[in-house]
Amino acid sequence: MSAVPAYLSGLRLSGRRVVVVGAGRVAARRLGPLLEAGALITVIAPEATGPIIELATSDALTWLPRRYADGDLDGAWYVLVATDDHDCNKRVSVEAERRRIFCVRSDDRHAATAWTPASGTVGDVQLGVLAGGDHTRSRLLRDQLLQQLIG
Ligand SMILES: C[C@@]1(CC(=O)O)c2cc3[nH]c(cc4nc(cc5[nH]c(cc(n2)[C@H]1CCC(=O)O)[C@@](C)(CC(=O)O)[C@@H]5CCC(=O)O)C(CC(=O)O)=C4CCC(=O)O)c(CCC(=O)O)c3CC(=O)O
Ligand SMILES: NC(=O)C1=CN([C@@H]2O[C@H](COP(=O)(O)OP(=O)(O)OC[C@H]3O[C@@H](n4cnc5c(N)ncnc54)[C@H](O)[C@@H]3O)[C@@H](O)[C@H]2O)C=CC1
Repeated sequence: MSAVPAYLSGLRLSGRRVVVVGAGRVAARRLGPLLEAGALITVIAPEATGPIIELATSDALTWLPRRYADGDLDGAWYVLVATDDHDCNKRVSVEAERRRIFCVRSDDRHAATAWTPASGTVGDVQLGVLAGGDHTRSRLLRDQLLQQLIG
């Protein structure tokens, strides 16, 4: 896995714009914690899963039902790209890098400037585990740590 460790940080995204490109299974999994953090979310994707469409209908987020286009990262503090189109993922992460916006690139951990930890919450404690890009390991450790915290 990665030889250089990531720098752990807790992003306080309340009221800040976050752009999510792609609205499939991976994007859906990550939207919950972003919404809980109060981020102002714009989702861009021609097709979205049912739960994402419902969130858009209830104005919890904005869904732009189209492909990613230049300029879509305007005003974003954080970007998450999770499409099944490798070229699109690359375009988004290159644009984010140019604009110095941290970007989770879901199909290529080496090209990403941010990684999503395996996370959990116990009361007012938030737990996040990174394992150098090894999501299987971070998930397992998160589950074990949560068990210990719950007692
Ligand atoms: C680097 C990172 C960057 C990032 O995406 O943020 C990354 C990268 C990649 N994941 C891939 C695949 C899968 N990842 C999962 C699951 C999780 N992945 C998560 C985090 C991270 N994944 C970051 C590392 C953090 C760390 O250090 O541990 C978790 C912890 C957090 C979350 O997603 O919320 C979450 C568990 C959540 C939970 O259980 O709660 C599953 C299982 C599933 O989806 O059901 C699969 C499919 C099965 C398989 O392939 O094994 C691929 C190949 C994609 C391809 O084939 O194209 C890449 C690309 C690459 O490794 O280069
Ligand atoms: N990091 C992680 O945890 C994981 C990453 N992956 C990677 O993430 C990718 C996405 O996985 P899923 O969510 O399961 O895919 P999915 O097929 O459920 O969803 C893909 C989404 O991308 C959208 N899309 C396609 N082209 C687009 C474009 N040009 N502009 C904007 N949106 C576009 C589609 O409309 C759809 O909403 C996979 O191809 C894989 O490479 C997969 C599993 C876990």
